[in-house]
Amino acid sequence: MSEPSKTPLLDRVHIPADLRNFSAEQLKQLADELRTETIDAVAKTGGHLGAGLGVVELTVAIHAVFDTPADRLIWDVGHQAYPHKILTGRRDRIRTLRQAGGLSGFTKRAESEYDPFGAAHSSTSISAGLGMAVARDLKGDKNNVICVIGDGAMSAGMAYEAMNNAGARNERLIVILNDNDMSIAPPVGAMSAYLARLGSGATYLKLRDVGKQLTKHLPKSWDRAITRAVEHARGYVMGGTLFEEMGFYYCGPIDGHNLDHLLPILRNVRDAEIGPILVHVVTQKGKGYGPAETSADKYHGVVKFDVATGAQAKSKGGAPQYTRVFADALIKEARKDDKIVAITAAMPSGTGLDLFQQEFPARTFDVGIAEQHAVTFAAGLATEGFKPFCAIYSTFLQRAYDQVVHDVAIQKLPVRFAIDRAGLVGADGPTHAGAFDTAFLGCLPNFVLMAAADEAELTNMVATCAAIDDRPSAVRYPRGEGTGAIIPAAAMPLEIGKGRVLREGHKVALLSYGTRLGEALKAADELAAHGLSTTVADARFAKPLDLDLVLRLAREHEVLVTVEEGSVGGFGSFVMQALAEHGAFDAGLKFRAMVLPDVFIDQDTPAAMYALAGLDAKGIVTKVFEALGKDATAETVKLA
Ligand SMILES: Cc1ncc(C[n+]2csc(CCOP(=O)(O)OP(=O)(O)O)c2C)c(N)n1
Ligand SMILES: CC(=O)[C@@H](O)[C@H](O)COP(=O)(O)O
Ligand SMILES: [Mg+2]
Repeated sequence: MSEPSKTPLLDRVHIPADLRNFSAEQLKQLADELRTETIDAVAKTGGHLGAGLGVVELTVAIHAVFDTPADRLIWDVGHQAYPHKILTGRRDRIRTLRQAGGLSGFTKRAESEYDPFGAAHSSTSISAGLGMAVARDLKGDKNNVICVIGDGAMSAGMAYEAMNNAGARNERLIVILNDNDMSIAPPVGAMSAYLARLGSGATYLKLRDVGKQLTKHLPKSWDRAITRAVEHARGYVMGGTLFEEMGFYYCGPIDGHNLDHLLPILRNVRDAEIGPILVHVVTQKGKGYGPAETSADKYHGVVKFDVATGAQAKSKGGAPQYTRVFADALIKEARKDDKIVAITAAMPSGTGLDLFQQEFPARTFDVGIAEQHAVTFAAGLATEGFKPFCAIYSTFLQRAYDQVVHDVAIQKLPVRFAIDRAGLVGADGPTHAGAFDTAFLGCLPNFVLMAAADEAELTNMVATCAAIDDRPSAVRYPRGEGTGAIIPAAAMPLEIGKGRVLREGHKVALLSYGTRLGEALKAADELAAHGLSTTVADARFAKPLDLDLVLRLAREHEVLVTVEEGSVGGFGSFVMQALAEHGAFDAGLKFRAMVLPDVFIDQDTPAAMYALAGLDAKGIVTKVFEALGKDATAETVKLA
């Protein structure tokens, strides 16, 4: 006799249409079951838990009230969309989350018709939603468009650009602000304080209450009119909400866990012929799971864990994380130089600046999810003689490219960029890959670009950035653990534009940039076993290039191969450009630049992704054989 299901109602829901005839009481039970399922699934896969737990009731209410997928539902960032995925035909695959061949950890168009827009980088939902709403109007369609955006994501400028445009158009668009009072980091900036004031304003609440009492017994049409009048009255009393000033009808704040509130209000909003409307819901990140509710980060991002205790799987405790090595190195530099300051865009723990902040609270700045502002804010600091370290993941730095060019590079300001998550990141997949920073920074005049091959190199490169005070500089390093290299007690700035040779040979030269060096050394061993004497060098700098080293390697070897954790247009391209300009190809040099393939690689472990990209030792050996015209087959390339 099999155990009775823990989720009898959820078992009946394969797509949202299956829940639309549920009563309010059944929807409440469904929400509880959905929360249980979400916790159980993420305990097995790891991933983003807190955000999804905070929107369980909201997810149920939205799919109950709106006719998804005809009504377009866009989740900002998308890390909170696991409950949404479970309700929209993907419960059977939810335990493949963020694994090779499995579900994405974010919304993804290719994955489901219920994901009308892919996400992962924050604050895009209102822009995309406005686009869909305008398209609907142009087509003469009638569907709703709903954007769910968090308070953190609401701190990015792009959200305001979109609201400004939507408000000016009086577009029929629904924005649900999911205000859980913090993102990964405690709330930053005036917005969070403003939202709190709105939520607790006694005048506001009294007005709302008056409004509610008044409208309780009126026909629905009056309800809307009265609601509007109350909003206006409140607006005058409170000087109008920011959202109303931007042309939105504001509704809230309401309890985002109370289906008795959510359902009628969302129905009203659905049926309103007006827009744009912003519904402000207040939720609790990690809601309904004790270990998440009591944890400082609300279990924002977790590894596999034990449901009963919340205890997360311990890492096997190898070499230190690169992020930690960076933080320790920067702290040591800052102890010597009080002009060093550090900036993060809402990722203090991800970048390690939470550690820096513990020692230097007045010299640490978390600007919210605002990378563009972070870069130009750092530029401003640099104009006044400070030494700003802007710690931004490679992928998120993409958002601030014009600020890097226009405000930093052209003005040759000594902003230092600590580019974490460089290269492939694993479970977060293509949206978070740090594939392009070498390409998009290396083409900028005045920049110094470095890539750390290990944690010792990273330590010295942080010191090098600290010492470069006449132009911008950047050091890139990957997500995850180092190699176990001995970290120097006293960091030494490197000679700018100089690489290093780790092994001398005379037939093949492997020139690595970044942490592919380990694979290059393994490849050299394999090549030597085939009688191919191989030099291995670490470029250290993509800009300025070590021209002497590059030209020597080209002159003294039959084959020169570069390898990097980045796209075409980066280090290998810079080397190719230099070789071409110096006629190094004229004598028949066999040159290959090994880069990431011209595709977005779906999630897997980083090692598996690099193997797929051909950027492991086996791929390097194969590339050398191909350059030599030898047939590199499985038996000739013995590497695992
Ligand atoms: C452009 C960008 N910068 C940084 C991040 C990293 N990030 C992911 S979720 C998150 C916090 C989002 O906060 P909020 O919108 O309030 O969502 P919550 O996690 O609270 O549900 C951040 C900073 C990102 N996804 N995109
Ligand atoms: C959702 C989001 O963008 C962040 O939470 C990101 O997933 C963090 O990445 P790391 O796990 O590499 O810090
Ligand atoms: Mg939040």
